Amino acid sequence: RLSYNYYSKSCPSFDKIIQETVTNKQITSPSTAAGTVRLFFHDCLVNGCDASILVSSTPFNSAERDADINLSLPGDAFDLVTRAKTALELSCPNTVSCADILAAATRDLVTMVGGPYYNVLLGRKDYRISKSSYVEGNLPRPTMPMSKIISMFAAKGFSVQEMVALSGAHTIGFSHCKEFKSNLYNDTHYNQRFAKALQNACADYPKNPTLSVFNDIMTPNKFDNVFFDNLGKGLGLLESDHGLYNDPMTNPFVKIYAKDENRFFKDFARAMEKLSVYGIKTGRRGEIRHRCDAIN
Ligand code: HEM
Ligand SMILES: [Ca+2]
Ligand SMILES: [Ca+2]
Repeated sequence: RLSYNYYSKSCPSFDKIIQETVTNKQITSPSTAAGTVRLFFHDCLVNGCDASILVSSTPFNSAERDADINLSLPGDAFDLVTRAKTALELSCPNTVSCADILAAATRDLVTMVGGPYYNVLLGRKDYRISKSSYVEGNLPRPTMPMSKIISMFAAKGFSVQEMVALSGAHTIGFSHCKEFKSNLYNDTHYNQRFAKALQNACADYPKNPTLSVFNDIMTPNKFDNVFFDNLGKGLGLLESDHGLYNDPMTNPFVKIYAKDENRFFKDFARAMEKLSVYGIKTGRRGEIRHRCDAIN
């Protein structure tokens, strides 16, 4: 059974340890927040929020995190979970799941960079399976048509509005050049000066595949609604971001969120609460991992 105070008896310092770990990590590595939000999203959409994304591959198993779409997930996000787990194992051994750590840390990071606070139910167990072959078809790609992205979320019970609100996470963080490079030359949805600037920023990309650009060029480190305002000005980065503005199904929500940050925060918070319990495992369907990167 899930509850908001699941660890109040078994690990009373849970909230404090997560909060402290998050604060220290985010201050020393400011890209942690965006990386962790994406890590959590990629965990949840593939078979639920069950920490399956955290497992490392072995000679006998190619794990989720080695699926091509997950290779760009930053080490800092994994490191954050490891640090929190280490601290929690000292205070309350064998008690806190990696899935709960990731869910709570994500919430704290969103709040820390300016986004809304929301409640996270606790009591998830960690899944005993993680396979790279499960990933395909469960995560959206920027080259997918909006209708495909919509149906992918719908298949998991998320409405168009919830999908648009969740996509507002692109108000922080960055994307590697390869994720948007191909459509810069002939896509008329881009502001022309912006497209030129992106071409310059990515010019060396074939030699340097680590080159990347902020998702929200205006306020890249602040969780706000500026991402939605950018879209109407041709300042979206990914093709799918432009799609949110150009598709008649999603455009009304983009416009609402661009105008009304409170509304965006409310809808994002509610959608994140819903995402946070998607496909979770309780009881004997999962375990409390000793290490977040290995099944017990
Ligand atoms: C709607 C379809 C979506 C598509 C096609 C998409 C695609 C992408 C891509 C290609 C990147 C760049 C990754 C890189 O180059 O390292 C990215 C980054 C990011 N995505 Fe999404 N995404 C979507 C929705 C979401 C949702 C729902 C969330 C969270 C709730 C999210 C959170 C993020 C974050 C925070 C980053 C920045 C990561 C970082 O800075 O390390 N995305 N996304
Ligand atoms: Ca998962
Ligand atoms: Ca922003």
